[in-house]
Amino acid sequence: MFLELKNTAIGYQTTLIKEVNTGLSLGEICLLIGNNGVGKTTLIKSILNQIELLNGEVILNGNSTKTLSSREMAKQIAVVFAKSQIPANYTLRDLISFGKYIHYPYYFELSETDQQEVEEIIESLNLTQYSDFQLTQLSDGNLQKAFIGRALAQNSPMIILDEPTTHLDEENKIIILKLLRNLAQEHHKLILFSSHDWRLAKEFANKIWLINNEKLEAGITEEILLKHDELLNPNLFQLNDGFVAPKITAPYLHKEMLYSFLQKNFQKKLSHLQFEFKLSFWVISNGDIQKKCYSFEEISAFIKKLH
Ligand SMILES: Nc1ncnc2c1ncn2[C@@H]1O[C@H](COP(=O)(O)OP(=O)(O)OP(=O)(O)O)[C@@H](O)[C@H]1O
Repeated sequence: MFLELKNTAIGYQTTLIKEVNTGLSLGEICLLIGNNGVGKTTLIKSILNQIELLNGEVILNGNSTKTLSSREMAKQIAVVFAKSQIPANYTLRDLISFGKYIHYPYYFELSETDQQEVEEIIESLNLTQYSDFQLTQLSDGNLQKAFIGRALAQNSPMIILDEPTTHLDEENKIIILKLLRNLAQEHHKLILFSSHDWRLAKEFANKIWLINNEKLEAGITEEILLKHDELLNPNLFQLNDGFVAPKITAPYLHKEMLYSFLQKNFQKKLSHLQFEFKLSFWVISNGDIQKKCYSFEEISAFIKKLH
């Protein structure tokens, strides 16, 4: 395994994540997920040796991170933080070139091959027209992509990204995700990224690290999602406190739409009802009574009649 956590506990004065024993291999994409404040960023900083571990160790490519200098660390892991400081008076091309400098003993003009690689990265990120822009002139999304570009230029076996898609619109999200997937699949890079969006996991990550109750649960994406209904359950977005959901059996989108319709329109417990989607209609069961409904309007009328 390229990255191993052995009895690793992390936190500050108090523990955020209790002892973890897990690891990741080259070629894998892992989503780090968990509610605000559970310690995702702290875990990333702990892996990078920027925060002292409370217990255990982090092994990177066979070496304890405690023994690695920051330059040695940078050769193994490239990082993109959600909030990065913007170096003043540099262009986008400069920023991406910085990724290459960890491979030079001191400031030196980039070799032609490296310069060419920087241009290729700029192009792959659709940033060519902004190459000579000052960083301060870039939109949040393009700045985010520029930092990702710097990480790519670093050419390290592992890339860690803290909420990489935050500022990106759908088109750019896909550009970045495809690029990262290609890096994992074709170039065997290990990618660890944090996000609040489990949909990304389903489409994109083969592993999940879920932080919950001070524990880190690691596993294959689909297995973790199956075990943790709360990650998929639209209950997370519920505003209506009086509402208790019925049992809904339907493909995801239909389930989500029915749920959203019911919780907006009925401030009551519907747990005694069962809804099943049958391609062109819904079957609602209330004990022994069953009712076919062909529209949400019919569903609404039926529930109103029941109560
Ligand atoms: N330097 C610090 N000293 C002490 N506590 C800290 C420090 N930095 C962060 N914390 C606390 O540690 C907890 C975890 O913070 P962290 O930023 O790692 O969470 P997160 O899961 O990344 O959250 P989010 O999803 O909101 O980005 C928070 O309660 C935070 O206030």
